[in-house]
Amino acid sequence: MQENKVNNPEQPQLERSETTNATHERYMRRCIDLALNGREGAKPNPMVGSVIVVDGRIIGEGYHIEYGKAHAEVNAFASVEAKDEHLLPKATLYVSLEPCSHFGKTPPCADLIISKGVKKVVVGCVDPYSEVSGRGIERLRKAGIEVLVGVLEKECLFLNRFFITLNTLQRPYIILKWAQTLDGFIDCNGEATAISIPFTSMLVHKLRAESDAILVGNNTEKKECPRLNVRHWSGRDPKKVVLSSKTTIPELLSSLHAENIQSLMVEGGLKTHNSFIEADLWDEIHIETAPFTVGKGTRAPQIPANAKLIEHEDWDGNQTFVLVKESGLLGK
Ligand SMILES: NC(=O)C1=CN([C@@H]2O[C@H](COP(=O)(O)OP(=O)(O)OC[C@H]3O[C@@H](n4cnc5c(N)ncnc54)[C@H](OP(=O)(O)O)[C@@H]3O)[C@@H](O)[C@H]2O)C=CC1
Ligand SMILES: Nc1c(N[C@@H]2O[C@H](COP(=O)(O)O)[C@@H](O)[C@H]2O)[nH]c(=O)[nH]c1=O
Ligand SMILES: [Zn+2]
Repeated sequence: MQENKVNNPEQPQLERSETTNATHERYMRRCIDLALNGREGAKPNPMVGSVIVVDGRIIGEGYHIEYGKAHAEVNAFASVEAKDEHLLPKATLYVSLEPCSHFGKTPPCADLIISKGVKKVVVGCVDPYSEVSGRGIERLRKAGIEVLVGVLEKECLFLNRFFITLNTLQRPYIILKWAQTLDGFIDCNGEATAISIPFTSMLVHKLRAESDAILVGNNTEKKECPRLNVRHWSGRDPKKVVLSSKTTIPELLSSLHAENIQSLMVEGGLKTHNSFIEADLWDEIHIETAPFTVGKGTRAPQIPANAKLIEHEDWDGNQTFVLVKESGLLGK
């Protein structure tokens, strides 16, 4: 007969009071999922999610819904039912981004957390925003709250890569995007050609909706007069920018930074992509490949050596690839 391991006194007992890493990650993942609901509304603020946990039960959760309105932690506390309020001194609050410590559009979340008297706070990543940048964590610790930092840190940084890039590199997050034929051309003998299928066009428009600005080179502008708007998805149209020899890329990026533009989608053509690649001014590359050949045309750009593939999908024969910079802020 099999030994009953559960009641075997020789077996080490699982320490119930110590929360494991996997448990922390489970709640942090929930914070990230919640945060993503703020994709449209939170801008230009970062997306943030928060959950409040007592003895393995979520008693409150929230996210930053709208710019200028309540932060994730405020909404999480507001969702706690009156009957559970007395549990807060035993609670762990999870939050995907360091709680704020400054008076912005709303009062500091660090102060709210202290006044609510939770036992522990688990933070996904430090907020690089200069007004916060470690001060929120410091304030919680000074108040005697145990703070654990860096659970699913990479994922939490990736979630707010646009906001973080603007605040650390003083330029928008740059996504290069092109569509190419199977034999590696971005047009057909110099003429614009449809490479995407309806489904992948929809994905392109989704990416446009998520970008604050969109850029093409002067040749593409003159040849195609592209609309570069959001027609096959819902959301805001990005600001259209044309790159020409009237300006340089660094000048353009600093003027976009001054306008608080957090993300720039570059749609080509070849000379434009190559300029960004040669200057190492890119963070992410999206490539679509169609299953047909054209024989001649404008060559697709060379993928830079420091690009790392993170996503590959097949959509009825058209393939999409997402790459990030290996040595970049987030590609490590
Ligand atoms: N399949 C796809 O995804 C796409 C395909 N295309 C295709 O690509 C072709 C055009 O590509 P290509 O001929 O390479 O031209 P581009 O569209 O890249 O435009 C090149 C022009 O952009 C300006 N420019 C580029 N780099 C810089 C820089 N570093 N500083 C300042 N200005 C700069 C210059 O403008 P100036 O004239 O002022 O010197 C340059 O002549 C078209 O046939 C188009 O249909 C275009 C986009 C996407
Ligand atoms: N032909 C092609 C692309 N071409 C890009 O889209 C621009 C046109 O945008 P719009 O005027 O809004 O339709 C064009 O200037 C070029 O940058 N993109 C793709 O994803 N797939 C395609 O097959
Ligand atoms: Zn806050």
